[in-house]
Amino acid sequence: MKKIDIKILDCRIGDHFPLPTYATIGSAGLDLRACINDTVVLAPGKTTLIPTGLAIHIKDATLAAVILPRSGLGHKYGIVLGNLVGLIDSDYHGPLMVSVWNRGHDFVTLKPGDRIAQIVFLPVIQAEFNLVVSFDTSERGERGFGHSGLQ
Ligand SMILES: O=c1ccn([C@H]2C[C@H](O)[C@@H](COP(=O)(O)OP(=O)(O)OP(=O)(O)O)O2)c(=O)[nH]1
Ligand SMILES: [Mg+2]
Repeated sequence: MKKIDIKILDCRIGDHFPLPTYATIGSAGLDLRACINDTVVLAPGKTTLIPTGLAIHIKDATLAAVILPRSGLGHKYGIVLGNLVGLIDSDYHGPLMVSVWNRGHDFVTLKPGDRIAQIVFLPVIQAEFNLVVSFDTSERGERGFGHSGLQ
């Protein structure tokens, strides 16, 4: 298991709210909690930035983290992310924030400590561009955007 430096920015973490942990042996994501003082009521269509009370510093440029919606919240309540996916750079060590978007049709209440999103650590390859005037031939070539049909 890879060690990632984490800082607690809100003293309720580790006390009232547990540090993020994998729910099962096979979990890919760690749930992030809304580290808010009061309930937040999010009107349909609105987006708000919610602190997690945590900061991480990945440090290793071959890794990044992504913040993803929780399936249940997204599917049942329309609670997804204002940025669709949050990307956490390996050299970022500021507060971990979650942009919460109510894309549903009903008001949604977020309570302090609610698990609002999940974070996943992923390998990253940094690419260096090799400037060319023509590409090698390939099976697909320039065909894309549904060229192969539906069935
Ligand atoms: O959901 C998110 C997305 C990003 N970040 C932090 C970590 C990330 O490393 C930094 C910058 O994110 P990004 O590069 O996606 O945003 P930007 O709009 O390009 O900002 P910048 O100009 O600071 O790179 O913001 C979060 O805390 N939560
Ligand atoms: Mg950026």
